[in-house]
Amino acid sequence: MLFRATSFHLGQLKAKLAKLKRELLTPSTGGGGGTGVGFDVARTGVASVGFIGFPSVGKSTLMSKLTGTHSEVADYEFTTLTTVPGVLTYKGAKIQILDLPGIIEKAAEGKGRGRQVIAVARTCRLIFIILDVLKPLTHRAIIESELDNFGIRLNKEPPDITIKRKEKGGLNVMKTVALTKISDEELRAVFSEYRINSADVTIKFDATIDDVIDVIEGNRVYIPAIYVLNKIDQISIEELDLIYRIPHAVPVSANHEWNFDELLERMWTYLNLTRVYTKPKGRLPDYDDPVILRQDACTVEDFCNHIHKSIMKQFKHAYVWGSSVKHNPQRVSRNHILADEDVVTIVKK
Ligand SMILES: Nc1nc2c(ncn2[C@@H]2O[C@H](COP(=O)(O)OP(=O)(O)OP(=O)(O)O)[C@@H](O)[C@H]2O)c(=O)[nH]1
Ligand SMILES: [K+]
Ligand SMILES: [Mg+2]
Repeated sequence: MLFRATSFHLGQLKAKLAKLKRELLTPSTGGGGGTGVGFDVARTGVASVGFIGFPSVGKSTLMSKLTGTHSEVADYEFTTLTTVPGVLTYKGAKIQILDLPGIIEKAAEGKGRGRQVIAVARTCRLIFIILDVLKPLTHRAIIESELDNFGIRLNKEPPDITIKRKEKGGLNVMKTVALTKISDEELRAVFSEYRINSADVTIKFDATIDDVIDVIEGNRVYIPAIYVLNKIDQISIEELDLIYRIPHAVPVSANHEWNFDELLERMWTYLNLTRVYTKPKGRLPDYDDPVILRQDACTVEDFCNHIHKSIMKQFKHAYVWGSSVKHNPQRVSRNHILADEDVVTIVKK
């Protein structure tokens, strides 16, 4: 007899699959995956960019050209066997670049050094997925699925779903929009598979069941990614036209240093950093040496702590010029959120 999966069964299976994949995130002893030696690299700069790609797509070539740091380049696969760090300075910000060994299919399960490589990627602010334009574009899907298996979600916001578990009261699902991609049975199946019998669930967007599972599982990371399409010196102008339409993609030639300007500008946009200039009282702002803050920590207090830990003890208020304020200058308190290229004067007690 033909068996057709109901949405209850589908939900249940998806939850079971997610639980199975979780085991990948907990490194087991034994099995493949190498020793991890050399993967603990000192972090410098305000943010790290990790290079992920199949072997010989040109990761080390690109990293060497961008940073001036030597990383072995050769025409055989797995030339790079460990993390090779370099630093580049862009708009006054020191960005760490991590050249990594190539990964292959089933990397997340420990093939090659895949597990260590992806573990490094999980800690990066931005991922460059390097692709060879001469190779099939299916490589992109393989890499994405390997990262996905490791709980990395690319170019995606964390799902706007909250789940408050309770002792009793059953499952209460609040939807602020119509859910077109999830059925009630599927939701029930997932929560029952996770043995969550009572909870207040709020879903604030047209989520998929995978989004719900991600929130229940909880250990996901949401990282922006740029697809760096390398070796464009080997293709035709017509082909170049086509690949330019791929979202989040930047075509380059690492060998010839083509289109690095666009790549760096895109990197800057995706890193979403905030430059803040210091203006000592009665003097001109120091435009050469901005304080670089991350978007998730760019209050006046973050700015002060960045200059010196002791400043906040004497902090009275600050004056700000720039797009974060209505009047120039405007007096603000420690909680004020700064914007890119603001100028700040700190007034002490
Ligand atoms: N035609 C062309 N070849 C390139 C380009 N960039 C890199 N290559 C060549 O591609 C080969 C592999 O380059 P690598 O930089 O070693 O590649 P990788 O991704 O670091 O390789 P693994 O470390 O082995 O994973 C070398 O022969 C490079 O010269 C490019 O822009 N154009
Ligand atoms: K290589
Ligand atoms: Mg390499």
